[in-house]
Amino acid sequence: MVCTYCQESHGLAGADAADEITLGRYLPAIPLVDGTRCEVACRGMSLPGETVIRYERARKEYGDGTVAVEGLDLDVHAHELLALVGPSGCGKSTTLRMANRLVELTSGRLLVEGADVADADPVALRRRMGYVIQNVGLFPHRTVEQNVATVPRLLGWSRERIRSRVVDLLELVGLAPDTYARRYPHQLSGGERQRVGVARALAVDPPVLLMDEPFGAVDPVGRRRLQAQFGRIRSELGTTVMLVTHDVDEAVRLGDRIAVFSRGGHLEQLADPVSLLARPATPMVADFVGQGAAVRLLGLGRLERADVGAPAGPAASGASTGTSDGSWQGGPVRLGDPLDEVLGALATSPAGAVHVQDDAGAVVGSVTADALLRALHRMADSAPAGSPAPAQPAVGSLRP
Ligand SMILES: Nc1ncnc2c1ncn2[C@@H]1O[C@H](COP(=O)(O)OP(=O)(O)OP(=O)(O)O)[C@@H](O)[C@H]1O
Repeated sequence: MVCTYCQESHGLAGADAADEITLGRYLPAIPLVDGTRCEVACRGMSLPGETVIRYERARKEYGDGTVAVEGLDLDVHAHELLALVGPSGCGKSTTLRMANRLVELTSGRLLVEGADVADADPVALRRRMGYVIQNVGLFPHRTVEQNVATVPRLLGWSRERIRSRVVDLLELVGLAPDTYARRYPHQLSGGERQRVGVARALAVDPPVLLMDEPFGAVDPVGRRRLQAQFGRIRSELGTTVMLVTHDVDEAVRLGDRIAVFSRGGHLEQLADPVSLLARPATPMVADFVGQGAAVRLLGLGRLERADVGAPAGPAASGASTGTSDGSWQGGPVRLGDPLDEVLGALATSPAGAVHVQDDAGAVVGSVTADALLRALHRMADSAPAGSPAPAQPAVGSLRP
């Protein structure tokens, strides 16, 4: 079978090809009228950069007259993770839930893969979109295995196929199947329940995943681990994700783009994380991401050779940390290390500088706090053109 979009042949033929399609790797609810897009390069029906979900003047007024979202225009691109952030009550969840018709638009349009959701069967629509919420909503009287198998069973998959899919998914989210498959939700920690929620949402490999505070109930350390794991899973699967979160750090860590909302579902800024942190478009955004924006930016940057100064102090011997006088005990760090780790090493160096090594372990120079400032400004200056001018430059106050 040759993919009609990328023209690659992926060796699928006859029954295998049909099986791949029914596996849900192609959007099962969309007839393959214009041929089939391959899973490898053209997952689902959308190529990277194409619009998967489009809000056009979307408006939601609830029955009591509350206007949660007013005239929202927003595109979600294939394969991206778009994080929605903003103060409580600004319309993030309403926006998310419009996409799978848990909330119906009052006016405007919402298109998924170019088709108006108002014309879609809500049940079929929801099977194509995984949905993960804070308290997961697992079925309490069903085991982990049965919970994860919910949609595959509805789709009539065979028992063996369901079993093997469940095992794959539990391994994917880091829950050993032998230990967890037969447990009930009340026998799991909060973090384990959230993992099951993610596994269940991924069960039929949906091209779109809607997540509303998915890691909200997990402690900060577990949350960080889950975020890292989820980031890895997502890049493996290429799923398009809309993620609602209160946590700007989570948005910055996971998001390809971040949408900052203010009250009434008003879109204040839509930008990649570096642009958002370095060039907040409005005072509201600056205020929202402001505290700690520079430190968050550091977490997104890597130490480059241009940041490194001449070796100073006892460098020649500096393949290891520290010397007898203790003056170089921070570090060493390596080229390519995240800048927040470099900051951590600097913080523990009484000399105010740490040695930098290349991949082979040779000392190539040293860095100081000034180098970090230069790196911050390099990142801010390289934020893609087109970001609105800064209302209040996040790193401006750090200029030497
Ligand atoms: N069913 C409802 N009936 C009436 N008003 C509602 C309903 N659901 C939400 N709202 C209101 O709509 C507005 C937006 O709510 P929404 O839940 O979308 O915001 P949010 O940004 O997700 O909030 P949070 O961050 O607190 O979860 C709020 O003023 C909320 O009170």
